[in-house]
This record gives sequence, C-alpha cells and structure tokens, in this order.
Amino acid sequence: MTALHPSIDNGIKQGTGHFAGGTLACKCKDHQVKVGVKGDVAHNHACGCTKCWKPAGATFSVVAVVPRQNVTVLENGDKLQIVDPSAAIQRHACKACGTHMFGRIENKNHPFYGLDFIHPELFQEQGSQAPQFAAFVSSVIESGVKPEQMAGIRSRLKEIGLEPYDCLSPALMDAIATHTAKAKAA
Ligand SMILES: N[C@@H](CCC(=O)N[C@@H](CSCO)C(=O)NCC(=O)O)C(=O)O
Ligand SMILES: [Zn+2]
Ligand SMILES: [Zn+2]
Repeated sequence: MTALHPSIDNGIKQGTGHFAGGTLACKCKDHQVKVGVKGDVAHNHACGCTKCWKPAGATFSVVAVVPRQNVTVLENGDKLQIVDPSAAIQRHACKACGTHMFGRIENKNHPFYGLDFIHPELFQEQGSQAPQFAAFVSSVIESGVKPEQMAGIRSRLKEIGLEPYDCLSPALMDAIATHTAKAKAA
C-alpha cells in the first residue's frame, strides 16, 4: 500500500471544532522558523500536486487556508525564501530544512487572494480542522507514482474518508468559477 502522508496514514483525526490557532514550526533542530496563525484553518485537504511541500516519504501534502492577516512570522524569518516567485502561490520556505511555512497569493485578481496556504501538521498544538478531501490526485503521477498504483491510492483515500478529486473539490471549483464569471461580467 502506498503511504499517503504520515498524518493520515493511520486514519483521520478530527479537529476539535474550536481550534484557536497556534504556532507552525519548521523542521530545523535549532533556530526554527516559527509562524503564528490565529484561528482554525479552512478547506484542509490532501494535495497531490508537485508544488505543495510534503514531508519525506509522503505522496501527498496536507494543506489548508487561513486569512492572510491571521499569519505572522514570529521567529527566524531571515531563514525564509520564496520557492518560486512566478507561482500563483508564493511559498515561503525555510532555506535550511526546506519546509514550506506559508504560501501567499499576491495577485489581487486570483480567486483565493486574501488566503494563505499552510501545512497544519507543523502546528505545535493539536486540534485543527482535519483534511476534508483529496485534491490533484492524478498529479501524483508527475512525482513518480505509477499509473497502475492510482486505483489503490484512490480506494485508500476513500477508505479514510477523503473523496479523491483530480482538481479541487466541487465546492472550491464552483467558488473559482463564480469568481471568474463575476470578473468577466465586470
Ligand atoms: N499538475 C500540477 C498541478 C499544480 C496545481 O495547479 N496546484 C494547485 C493546488 S495547490 C494547493 O491546493 C494550485 O493552485 N497551484 C498554484 C501554485 O502552485 O502556485 C502539478 O502537480 O504541479
Ligand atoms: Zn528550518
Ligand atoms: Zn498543491
């Protein structure tokens, strides 16, 4: 069986529903980058795309969004660098350990402008929202997964309660299309 991600391989742990926020810490042994997040995350999901950060051995990342004004670099921000300044999501990663601490959208016309992408497994605290679905599942092939493994991966995702989608979930795709329709009409 293909390992999906260490935080979901043994089943999904539900959030408390009243997570007040916490601190994300990178994987460095010392001088960790620390990022404060106010409030709970939203739209937490497993992502199979090649751009989202995943821990060693994982096939998927686990990534969620929070309002950008709720995200503050607390410690060792000088260790952060933007992975790909041309990407829609500018992922700020620790130069020393490679962990992505937050991904920010600077394009004001992007459907998700105002939201930062973060990895809830980096919270020092327990209880944030659990993953709700799996996105960009077919994209794991771009990272080296064999097409023959996909049926097993999709059935394992379903087994743990994550509906697999090859783009985002229908609710998020509808939100993007609504944004695009409004932008065209304006
Ligand atoms: N097949 C590509 C897909 C990459 C992709 O479009 N990723 C999405 C989701 S990331 C979190 O859900 C995206 O919005 N990317 C914008 C960006 O990364 O800047 C691949 O696997 O690379
Ligand atoms: Zn680090
Ligand atoms: Zn992704």
